[in-house]
Amino acid sequence: MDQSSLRIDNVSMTFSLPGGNSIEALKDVSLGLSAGELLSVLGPSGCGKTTLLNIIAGFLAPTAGKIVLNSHEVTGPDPERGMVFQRGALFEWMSVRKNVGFGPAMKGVPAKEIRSRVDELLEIVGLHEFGDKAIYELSGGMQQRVALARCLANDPDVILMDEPLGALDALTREKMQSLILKIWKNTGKTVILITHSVEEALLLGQRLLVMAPRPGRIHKEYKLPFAEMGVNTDLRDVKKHPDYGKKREEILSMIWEMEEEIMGRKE
Ligand SMILES: Nc1ncnc2c1ncn2[C@@H]1O[C@H](COP(=O)(O)OP(=O)(O)OP(=O)(O)O)[C@@H](O)[C@H]1O
Repeated sequence: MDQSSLRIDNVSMTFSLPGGNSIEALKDVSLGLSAGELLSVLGPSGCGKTTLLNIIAGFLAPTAGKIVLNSHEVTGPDPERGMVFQRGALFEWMSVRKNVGFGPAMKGVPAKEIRSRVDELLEIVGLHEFGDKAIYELSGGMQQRVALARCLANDPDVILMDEPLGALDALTREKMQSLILKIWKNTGKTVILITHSVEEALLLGQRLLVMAPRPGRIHKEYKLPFAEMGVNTDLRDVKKHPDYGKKREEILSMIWEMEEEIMGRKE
């Protein structure tokens, strides 16, 4: 594996609960990602997706194992790992420009340099005419474009996304999926994206991880061609690929079975 790789090394996370009980949110999760890979993560509620992302982000320390990025161990948050949340992580009262330029401004990058970087990023995410608007004036889709641009402004090695499109309507979501693919291809960033949508995980995962709960673990991994296809092709056409439908059914049944088990309807 190359230098700029991400390694999840036997990571376990046990949460202690009041009353002496505990939850194994993750058990012995191991995975390696090369620079520039795009990974989507799916799984029933409670299988540890967000916990895993938070550990990679450095917001949580695992109870066992470690995360290694570019040959050093992750011990806390760092701009080398950027996060895009479902919503609510922007500064509502600030302009789009101020939000996107926030990271570089904190680092003391000169104003002129920030301005040109922000212009470039707003162009990439299709918001060049909205730089002076306040966040609360924008639609949900536009706000997620700002969140993406703000993350890119820090030039992270790894972009972590927790259900970034979960709050958007279907059409906006589809446009954003295309945008994420373009950004991934053009920037060469490593991207990890959590989603509850099987379709989205198929389209936005060069590699797709299905996780299982109790304890949270990797259940199955797929290597898929659809993300590469979607960079230059309409996503609706990608969905017509016969393999796409097959994989969709397979994964839906897999997750359905896990959920049945969780609900105790299956022996
Ligand atoms: N801070 C915490 N304290 C106690 N238990 C926690 C904590 N955070 C997560 N858990 C538990 O760990 C397990 C995994 O949670 P996590 O949020 O990572 O799952 P998820 O797959 O992201 O779920 P969802 O799809 O519903 O967002 C769940 O059983 C959850 O209740």
